[in-house]
Amino acid sequence: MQPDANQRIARIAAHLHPSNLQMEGSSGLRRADCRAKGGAPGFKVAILGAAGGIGQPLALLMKMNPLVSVLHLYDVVNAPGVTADVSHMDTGAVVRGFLGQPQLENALTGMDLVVIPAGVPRKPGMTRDDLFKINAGIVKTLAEGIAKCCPNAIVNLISNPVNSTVPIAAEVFKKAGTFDPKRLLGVTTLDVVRANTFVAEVLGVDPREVSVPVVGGHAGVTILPLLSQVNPPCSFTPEEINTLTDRIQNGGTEVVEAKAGAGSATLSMAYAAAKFADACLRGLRGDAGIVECSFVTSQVTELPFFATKVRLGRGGVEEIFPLGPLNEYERIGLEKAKKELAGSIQKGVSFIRN
Ligand SMILES: NC(=O)C1=CN([C@@H]2O[C@H](COP(=O)(O)OP(=O)(O)OC[C@H]3O[C@@H](n4cnc5c(N)ncnc54)[C@H](O)[C@@H]3O)[C@@H](O)[C@H]2O)C=CC1
Ligand SMILES: O=C([O-])CC(=O)C(=O)O
Repeated sequence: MQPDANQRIARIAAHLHPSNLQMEGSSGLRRADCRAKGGAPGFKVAILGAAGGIGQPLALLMKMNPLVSVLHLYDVVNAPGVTADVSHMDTGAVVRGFLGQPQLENALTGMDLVVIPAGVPRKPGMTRDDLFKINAGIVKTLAEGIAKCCPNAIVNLISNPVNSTVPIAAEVFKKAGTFDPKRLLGVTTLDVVRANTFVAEVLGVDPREVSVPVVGGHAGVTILPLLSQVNPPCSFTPEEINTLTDRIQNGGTEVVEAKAGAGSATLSMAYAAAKFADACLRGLRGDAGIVECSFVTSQVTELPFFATKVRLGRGGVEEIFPLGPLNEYERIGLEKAKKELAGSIQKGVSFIRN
């Protein structure tokens, strides 16, 4: 049934509020729910840190994703502006903004997928671990909110240092009694995206035709590209292997230095995060054969967390693939990666336990 003229005018007037923020009990919330009901079926997705360098383009890309019916944009600053802006896109998802800690619970309630790019980025000269001091606390707070308000949501964790923030979130969920290892995924897609790009450059082919598994973690030597397992199969000279491995491991630093103090990768990261979130949503929908690399709870090595290829499905991580055959160069790289990863994981665990 068509809404009558008064209802239509009220709807348009409500939209004139610049923030389009959804306060509890406001007509805005009822309006958005009403549209959500009338709109296409899909998943409810929240972005925490949505006003940031990654968050904004990620919000844009998720608003374009036809699998998303409701998009919640949460940040401690500027959420109203980003929400008003993105909400004008003529795509299906209903967009709601949430500003500051008092609105975190509303932002999270009912979500199927929560993507977290909240936290400070690197400046030249810093390691990802230098971000631990600030980002560990941010991730802890957000994970506590998820445990309380949407314990069954899939979580895509982007905030650095991923090698420690994923263990932090896991410990928070364990403490709350909600931990499901299949639903907590550290986002390492940017390493794969870079590896595909750099390998394609060397091979002189379209990067969309290349698939490079990248395992381990998401910092320096813990980023381990398996160049012996590139698809389609190909071979490299020892010099190419050294150069490619080094560039993939230091891709983040390459961007941090080029931005010269203005932050780290945001656009390529938003692309990678949107790609990974889409894979998670397709898995949730029940699509078959969705395989991505991700830093997850794992028994592939003796470490409690490790990035490998995983198969995504209705429950999140449905299957974790083994490393496959490694050459001597990769075996040495694996030992270095594990050594550093062990410390970073322990640091995250201790942050919550001690
Ligand atoms: N996993 C990966 O491959 C990558 C991870 N990153 C990491 O992503 C994070 C974000 O990077 P950018 O977007 O460039 O930083 P940014 O500083 O541009 O944005 C971060 C956003 O988080 C928000 N924020 C801070 N505290 C918050 C809280 N308690 N709750 C909600 N939001 C909060 C800020 O207000 C800001 O809008 C950094 O830690 C960075 O190192 C960056 C690139 C790649
Ligand atoms: O390098 C950084 O700090 C941001 C990041 O994780 C990446 O670009 O891979």
